[in-house]
Amino acid sequence: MNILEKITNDKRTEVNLRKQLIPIKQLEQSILFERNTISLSKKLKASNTGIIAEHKRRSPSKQVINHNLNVFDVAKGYESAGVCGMSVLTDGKYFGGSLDDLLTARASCHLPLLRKEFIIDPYQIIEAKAYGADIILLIAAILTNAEIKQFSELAKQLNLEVLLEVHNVEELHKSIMPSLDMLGVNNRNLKTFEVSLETSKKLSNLIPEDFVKVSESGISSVEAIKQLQPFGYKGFLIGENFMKTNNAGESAKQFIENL
Ligand SMILES: O=P(O)(O)OC[C@@H](O)[C@@H](O)c1c[nH]c2ccccc12
Repeated sequence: MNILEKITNDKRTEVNLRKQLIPIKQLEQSILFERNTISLSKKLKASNTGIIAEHKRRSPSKQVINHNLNVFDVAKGYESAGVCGMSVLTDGKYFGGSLDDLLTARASCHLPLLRKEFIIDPYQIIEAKAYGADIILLIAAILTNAEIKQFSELAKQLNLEVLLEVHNVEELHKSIMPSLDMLGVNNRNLKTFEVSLETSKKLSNLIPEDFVKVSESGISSVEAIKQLQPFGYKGFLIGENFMKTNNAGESAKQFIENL
């Protein structure tokens, strides 16, 4: 079993437990459930930097990144750095995140917030809305075409935007549909953890113009962004490069100043 299969198996177990603890009806009564969401795709289109900064404590590929920062400071720091949006890892077992991190980020800033999660069940999309997200991530590698359609349409009904993540041509072809807002190319292979910016370059011209293009993972320099912009990328998802420092917000600020 590869790591992605392991993560999704565990996720199914986790979601089934969560459903028993907090029924959907209860999530729908969260104060955050009825709120105006903030568009990330619009911000990216209007920006000439396009940074989406991530809160990530650890990962299966890097083990520990940083356990000493708190979400409150990180969210505030990213916001004053001038990022376009923030991504919050909510997976606990493999990334050390939680829905509480998302809630804290929501309370700390007015940035568009992406729930970074392995979504395999509509329940998690209701959760995303109830805990303060504006955007959900859907990962093509773990979903069928029918699931991508069902999940993205549910997200749209809830006024959430959808970032669909692909890593190769097959995933891209099976995923293109009008209910998506942004198409993310993950430079990291989630099965082997190999990272290459070439992945974004190779897939860029296969992504229809109507989607905002986002390049994800392994971005650690301004030069990388300069290389990707001519391929039409408007969004750049950066985690480790900011989170490995002792002040993620400050590090994002300096990065953006050099762009
Ligand atoms: O820390 P990096 O290399 O800058 O990567 C951030 C982000 O792209 C990465 O965390 C990510 C991209 N897609 C994912 C799917 C699940 C978990 C994590 C991810």
